[in-house]
Amino acid sequence: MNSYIKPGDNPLLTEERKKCQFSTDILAAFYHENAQKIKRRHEIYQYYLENKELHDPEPTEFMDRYHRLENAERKVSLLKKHVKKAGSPLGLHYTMMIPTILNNADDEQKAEWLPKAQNLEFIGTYAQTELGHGTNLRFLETTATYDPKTQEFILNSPTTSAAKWWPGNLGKSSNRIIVVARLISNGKDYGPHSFFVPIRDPITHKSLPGVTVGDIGPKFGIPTVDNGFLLLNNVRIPRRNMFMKNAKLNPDGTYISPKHAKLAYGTMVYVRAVMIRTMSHMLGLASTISIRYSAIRKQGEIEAGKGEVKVLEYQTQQYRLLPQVARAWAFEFAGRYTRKLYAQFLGGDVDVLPALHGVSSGLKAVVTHQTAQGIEQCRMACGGHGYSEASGLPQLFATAVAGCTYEGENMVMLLQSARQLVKIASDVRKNQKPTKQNPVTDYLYKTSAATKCKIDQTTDPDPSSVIEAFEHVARRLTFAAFDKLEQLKQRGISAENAWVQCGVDLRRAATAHTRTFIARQFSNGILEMRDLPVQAVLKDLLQLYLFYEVLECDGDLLYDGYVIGQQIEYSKNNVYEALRRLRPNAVSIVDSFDFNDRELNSVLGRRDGNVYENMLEWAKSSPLNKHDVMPFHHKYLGKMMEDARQQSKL
Ligand SMILES: CCCCCCCCCCC/C=C/C(=O)SCCNC(=O)CCNC(=O)[C@H](O)C(C)(C)COP(=O)(O)OP(=O)(O)OC[C@H]1O[C@@H](n2cnc3c(N)ncnc32)[C@H](O)[C@@H]1OP(=O)(O)O
Ligand SMILES: Cc1cc2nc3c(=O)[nH]c(=O)nc-3n(C[C@H](O)[C@H](O)[C@H](O)COP(=O)(O)OP(=O)(O)OC[C@H]3O[C@@H](n4cnc5c(N)ncnc54)[C@H](O)[C@@H]3O)c2cc1C
Repeated sequence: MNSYIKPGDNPLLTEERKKCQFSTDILAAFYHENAQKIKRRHEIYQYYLENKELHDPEPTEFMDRYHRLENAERKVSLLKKHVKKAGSPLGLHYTMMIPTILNNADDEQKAEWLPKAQNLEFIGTYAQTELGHGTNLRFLETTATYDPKTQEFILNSPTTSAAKWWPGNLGKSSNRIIVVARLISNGKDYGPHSFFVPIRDPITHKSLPGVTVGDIGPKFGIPTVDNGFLLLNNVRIPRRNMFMKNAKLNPDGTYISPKHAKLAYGTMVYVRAVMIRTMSHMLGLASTISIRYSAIRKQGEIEAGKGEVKVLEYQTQQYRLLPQVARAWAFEFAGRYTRKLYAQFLGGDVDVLPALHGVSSGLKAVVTHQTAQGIEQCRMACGGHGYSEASGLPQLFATAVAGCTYEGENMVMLLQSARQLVKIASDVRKNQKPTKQNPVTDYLYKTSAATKCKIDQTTDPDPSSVIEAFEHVARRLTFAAFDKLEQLKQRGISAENAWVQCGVDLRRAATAHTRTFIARQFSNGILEMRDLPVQAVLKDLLQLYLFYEVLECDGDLLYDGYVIGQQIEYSKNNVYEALRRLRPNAVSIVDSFDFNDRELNSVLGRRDGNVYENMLEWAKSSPLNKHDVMPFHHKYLGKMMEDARQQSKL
């Protein structure tokens, strides 16, 4: 039933795979949405294996940034020949440039820019954040002043803090970019708008007059991406280079407002909606690496004299790793929802934007945070080898944790989600009904279905009792934060200051609300699976997810007596029971994520499980090992020891 078994694999992994109680093909197709996608993934991987020019000449972990970027550019340029969609020097082109054209360009602009972007005739990025401002877009300093005489915008960075800072692929790769700047026309400031701006010559790739651009230097991770800075000095662009699907500017400089004030932020909403799946994949990668490794790593005896056991036999190891698998699945279902909502928005339903913004902001924050935490758990669960770059886990963590910051710093995003909750609490206190159905927030209008939680000692529990418990917590925290806000306002504190004083409570309410949403999506999502053995595995994962989350918020559940201590004990037992049931299938479940060795990029997580011999091979690639004696040895340490020996002879 496990189709990942091959001759020559580590027998410890084969032993695991032979225990599989379900079809990995069916589970893999469900994770990647259908069997056709799995087939295509396998074809692409096979193609990659056969085309050596696409391989790295040495492990990239040993390359400096210069050679990493060169290697990445080489592969990307080759990839255009091989497949349409390529890797990191084009990351922002695909995730932000093309979506902005689709989302913010009018038909004529789209006709001009989209085919060229898709054909990679130019490479672009999204330059919004500045040295001095990222979160607070209203205070961006870059200006685009309209000159009706020439029908051009004049772009300027008036101060050092106005320098664009951070945009991925801005430093060296991009030549046509989106600049977010304050639109000034006829002396009036209309706030941030997006402009299509050439920054490098299309032939020589030299920066254009008035443009100062470069790489911002090494970061916590993602060394292959050339995040950049940009200063603009009286750079002129035609009027039609302002994105005009929503807001417009006439040739005489009169401004036409968009249908919704925040339509200009559509690209950020898009990225937040799609990055949920990317996070699920990253957590899936880390789980695959750590669970496969835990199945071949033996350490310690459980019963003296019976031999060492795989570290995966320890309950503590299972408790660290299997919840990460469950969360990867939960995030996948949550991401399907936000992508569907975004498609509705892109199809012209502007009214869906507040709901989409509400759910995607909270989700982006919770999912990136838990993904980064989960990857770090996986890394630590691999012991010393998890600390080596050979595991792939340090770089994976460094990439994932950036998601807590980009596309809106997480705390700020949770506070955006809380805005929506507070509005609902205000409606409820005024006995107002929802104006429009919203399956994500409608529960806030209801009182608790049961005054006491229904979790009991059954080991095959109904998910609805847990979801109701999460709803209870989210409702209580939302109304508590709302009431506190109102009390502060009644004491004469301004609404804005009251908001700041309730920040931590608002964040907690938004987190609890998001937990409820994810749990419901996971619970509904698995109903689509008809194959009974696969359904059984997904139910075990759901049980683990739900009761692990109960233990994460046990204080909030106990706070008002909604659950009692005994129910927390039942919840623990349900976690342990889920771990026990999942254990025999653990390797097969992560196999079903269907990540190939190129994607895993990890000696510990290889499909064949032949870890130790490949660790040795990997270490031999270290440039330090090109020399038996380092050329500078006798200058420093050698000399120091020689001097010490000479001295001791005196
Ligand atoms: C192999 C290599 C792998 C590499 C992997 C790495 C890939 C890296 C890709 C990274 C790409 C990263 C890109 C970026 O980071 S781009 C920059 C992103 N920047 C941000 O996200 C900035 C965050 N700030 C904001 O979004 C806003 O400024 C903020 C929401 C914080 C506030 O905006 P504003 O001040 O204008 O609004 P208010 O708070 O006053 O709210 C007014 C009302 O508007 C509503 N609102 C706000 N934003 C939106 C929106 N986007 N859509 C809909 N509605 C929105 C808000 O809720 C208020 O509504 P109410 O008044 O009704 O409450
Ligand atoms: C790897 C990476 C890639 C990036 N790529 C791009 C890109 O392609 N294009 C681009 O334009 N930008 C990009 N960025 C920039 C990114 O979008 C910003 O860093 C991000 O939006 C956060 O803004 P900031 O850095 O100004 O943080 P700040 O807003 O200064 O945050 C600092 C602290 O202040 C807190 N804070 C700020 N405002 C509030 C508030 N109102 N209420 C409560 N707390 C608050 C935050 O929670 C945080 O703790 C990237 C960043 C990184 C790390």
